[in-house]
Amino acid sequence: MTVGNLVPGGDMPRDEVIQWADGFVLVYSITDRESFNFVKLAKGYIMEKKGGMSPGSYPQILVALLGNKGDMVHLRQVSTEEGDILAKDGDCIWAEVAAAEQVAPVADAFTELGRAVVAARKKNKQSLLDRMLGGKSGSGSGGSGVVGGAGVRMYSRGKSDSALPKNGF
Ligand SMILES: Nc1nc2c(ncn2[C@@H]2O[C@H](COP(=O)(O)OP(=O)(O)OP(=O)(O)O)[C@@H](O)[C@H]2O)c(=O)[nH]1
Repeated sequence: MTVGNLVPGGDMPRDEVIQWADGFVLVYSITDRESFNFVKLAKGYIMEKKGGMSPGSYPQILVALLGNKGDMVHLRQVSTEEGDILAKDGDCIWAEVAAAEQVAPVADAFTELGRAVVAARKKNKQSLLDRMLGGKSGSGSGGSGVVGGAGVRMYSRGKSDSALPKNGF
């Protein structure tokens, strides 16, 4: 898996980066609205660019949104709902984490992103096979089969795995 990384407050990624990356991990701080605004812009930018680069296959890029500093709730500037809504709008993996306190939920998000990339690749390969065989390859599973791990939510076509805990840390 190739993961592109963005620094909040920095420039948007170059086209080459968007082209080679299979997925992006976008991290904002729940205590810093500016970082959330940047991530929002970056997500839109990446998805738009990626859509333009792969006509007919939008959204090809997979994004994990992480709201960091989840331990600093007293300084919260970005609500869980806002993160949740942003994630739903684009089938993103989403979790609030506290990297300084617990690494496991961060690792879970990377794992989920990796799984989603593998599932998307499989699906793309299968749909190519289906097209070549005129839809007779016998797959037709439909879903990606990706299930969110503890504290990580994975959205697929607007549906949420809402059975998962609201905050996983
Ligand atoms: N309380 C808390 N502090 C954190 C957490 N994650 C990172 N930090 C702290 O936030 C500060 C910035 O962390 P960096 O790893 O430098 O992250 P960065 O993206 O370069 O952040 P900036 O320097 O603010 O742009 C450091 O003092 C970290 O210890 C967290 O989950 N909780």
